[in-house]
Amino acid sequence: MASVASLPSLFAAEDSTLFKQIKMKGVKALVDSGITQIPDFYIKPVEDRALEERPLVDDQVPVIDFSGIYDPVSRSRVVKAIGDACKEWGVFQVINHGVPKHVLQDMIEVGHEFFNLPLEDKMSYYSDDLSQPVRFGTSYNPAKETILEWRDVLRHPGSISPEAVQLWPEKPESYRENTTNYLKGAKVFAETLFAALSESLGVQSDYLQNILTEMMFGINYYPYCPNPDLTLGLSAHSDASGITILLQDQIAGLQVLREGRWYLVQPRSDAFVINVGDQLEILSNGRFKSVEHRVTVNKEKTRISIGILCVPLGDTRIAPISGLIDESHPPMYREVIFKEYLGHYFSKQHNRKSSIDSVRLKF
Ligand SMILES: O=C(O)CCC(=O)C(=O)O
Ligand SMILES: [Fe+2]
Repeated sequence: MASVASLPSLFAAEDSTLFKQIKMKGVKALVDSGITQIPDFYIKPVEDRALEERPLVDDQVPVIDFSGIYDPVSRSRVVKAIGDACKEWGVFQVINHGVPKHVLQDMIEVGHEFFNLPLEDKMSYYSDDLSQPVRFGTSYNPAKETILEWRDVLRHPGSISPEAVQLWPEKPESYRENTTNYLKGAKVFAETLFAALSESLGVQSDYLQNILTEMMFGINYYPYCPNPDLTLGLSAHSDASGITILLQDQIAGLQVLREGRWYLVQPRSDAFVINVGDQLEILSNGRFKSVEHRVTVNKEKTRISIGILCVPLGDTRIAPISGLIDESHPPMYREVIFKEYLGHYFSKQHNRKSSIDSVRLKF
């Protein structure tokens, strides 16, 4: 097993609370301290590692060209492709989404700059309380984990109102400007996507837009790792959101589960990755499936991804849409208030689809 005996000063040997230290300072600080082996508390059980079943290298996750969405003739074809992908995969990539490439690149760049700030700057946003709206943290839910995830994270609300923006990090200098530009573009795209998803479900086109009114923004930072096969950036989970809009950089790492097999989501600098989250699985009465996914890490390269969780307000009641229930399609999930769902989701470590399983009706 790996040992931490030779860690230099940031995590001094006499510090018997290394685990506690890393749970605050994060995995980048650990890597920057010069480790050559990962500590034991990053080593995943063999059955959870990505080593055993290498994902297919071929890109088989659907890639959907969004440009046809504005053309009345091709719109129905794009809507159908989106609906099919949500049913069969719970994930797809979107190209020609309308957000300029330089806006995406600037977002990734400023994400790197944020995590490269001195630790003190990042620590001013530190919290281990997942419900804190603005938060620098590490792993997924360190207060509940015995084995950590190889990731640091910055989270904050995705609203670009002046009151919200002033809660965001002030450093690096271009953080607020780049993130505002990114979120502005992503919001226009999200509204068009929600309309397409609503149409695909056969409900009025503003149906999902009226439910998924909030955006939670996050930057995931996965430093290079001396023993990538022993750990994971994120363990298998589905997202608690309605929809997640993800931008990944050029480093492969995101894998999705479909019919018992893991597939790589091939990095494409021009694409958004769209995940169906648990709330959309419930609303669609199981017609759309939230996708189980995980992230692997890399020996040489640091990976970054930008996530927007499109979510309801906390008090929103989420239940299968009544138009999707009939004699042959009985409700598959009980009604749940979104903040209670999140309470369950945040009360544990990542555990596959256990939160949605807790609201599934048994027959
Ligand atoms: O980094 C990725 O590609 C995925 C991130 C993710 O799954 C999450 O933030 O929930
Ligand atoms: Fe996720």
